[in-house]
Amino acid sequence: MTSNSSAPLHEPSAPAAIIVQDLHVHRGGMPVLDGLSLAVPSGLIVGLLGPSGSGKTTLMRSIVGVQLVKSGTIEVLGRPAGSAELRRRVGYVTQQASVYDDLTVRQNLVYFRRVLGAPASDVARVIERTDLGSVERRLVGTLSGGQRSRVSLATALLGSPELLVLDEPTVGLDPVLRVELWNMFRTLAADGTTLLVSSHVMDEAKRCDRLLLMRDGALLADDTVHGVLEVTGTDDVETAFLRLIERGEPDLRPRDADEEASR
Ligand SMILES: Nc1ncnc2c1ncn2[C@@H]1O[C@H](COP(=O)(O)OP(=O)(O)OP(=O)(O)O)[C@@H](O)[C@H]1O
Repeated sequence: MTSNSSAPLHEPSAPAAIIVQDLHVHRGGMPVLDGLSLAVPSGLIVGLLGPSGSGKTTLMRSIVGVQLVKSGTIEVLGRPAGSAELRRRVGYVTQQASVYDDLTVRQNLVYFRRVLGAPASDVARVIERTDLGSVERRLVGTLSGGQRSRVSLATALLGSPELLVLDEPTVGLDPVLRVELWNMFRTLAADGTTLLVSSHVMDEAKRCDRLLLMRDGALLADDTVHGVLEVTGTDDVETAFLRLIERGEPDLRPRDADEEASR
């Protein structure tokens, strides 16, 4: 496993919504993240990409404060990860839809709104935003996979979180639904929400503002899509990822703001 605790990070212009420093996490007695450092700039869609088992979920769990960490620091929206006050400021969607099958869409949202203490008007707002109006009175257990994913996303939007952490939100969705979901992410980012979105589908990378490419619990790249393609001399992220693996060294050269702006 490569440790990149001392690797310098690029200097994106936006302030950081998430700052991870020298993070060590063990799971099942084995190191999963071994000295990981990164920053997620505010108001952008940042893609967390990497093969299965590379540590994406573990990193996301650490960021939302539900993962026991061995050492290191994680600051989220200026507070330590897991702080009580972040509960409404951070939305988290896990890989398995965490909604109740035996309740309707609306009943789920009413329940989670109460738990969160979000305004009553939020239920209608998130139903509209996730385009669930036509199925709001259906039991979640009777919905399609894509509709269920949107219900999970709707629960995460309650309370208007500033940061959304979405673990493989498009897995199992058909291409049309995927595009719809990515369009929704773009709208949220345009409204100022920061989105950290994991995927192992490399073609989704192009929809992100920045990419974190992970392998074996370490970062291979932390860059814009254009930057990743440029440093690897390729025109698709999958090949870029393979080239970075071949090189064996993370590409985390610091770039100054002018260089970043000219790319
Ligand atoms: N509950 C657990 N107990 C022990 N080891 C675990 C546990 N969950 C994950 N791991 C291990 O931690 C490592 C990272 O897993 P993680 O789920 O973070 O990867 P991932 O990149 O999110 O994978 P995927 O894309 O398949 O979801 C893997 O080696 C995995 O086997």
